[in-house]
Amino acid sequence: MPQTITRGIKALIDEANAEIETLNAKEAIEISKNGDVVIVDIRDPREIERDGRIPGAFACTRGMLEFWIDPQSPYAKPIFQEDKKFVFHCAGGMRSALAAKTAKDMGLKPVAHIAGGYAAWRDAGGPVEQWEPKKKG
Ligand SMILES: O=S(=O)([O-])[S-]
Repeated sequence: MPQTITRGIKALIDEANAEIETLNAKEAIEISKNGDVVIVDIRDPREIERDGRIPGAFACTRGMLEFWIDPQSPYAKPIFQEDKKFVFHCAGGMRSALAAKTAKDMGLKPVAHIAGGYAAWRDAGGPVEQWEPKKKG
């Protein structure tokens, strides 16, 4: 029997967007100039390599999000203990809504995400740069 998905991505994203702060790209570009803001890029490394990144953004794949935020986790990242505003982005603004909601639910604050994601940031004239993974060996 096929599965019945009772809460799809639209519902999840709508719920997240109802609870979190959403910045448009121009607002995000402005706020990123503030030293108290961390831009968190939750795209996969392949996307970052292919499309570039926001200079200075902290890369945290969505898969590690909870484990890097929780100070009790063996994988905790000190940046998430800082007294900063965390602005999440993905490629188009959907995954970042879910990530920001999860981060907020965990107690991280303040958090926001960028409507339209990296594409909107780039189209609004936000700074971007190419990125290549470090070669091993
Ligand atoms: O990056 S995304 O909005 O396509 S999930």
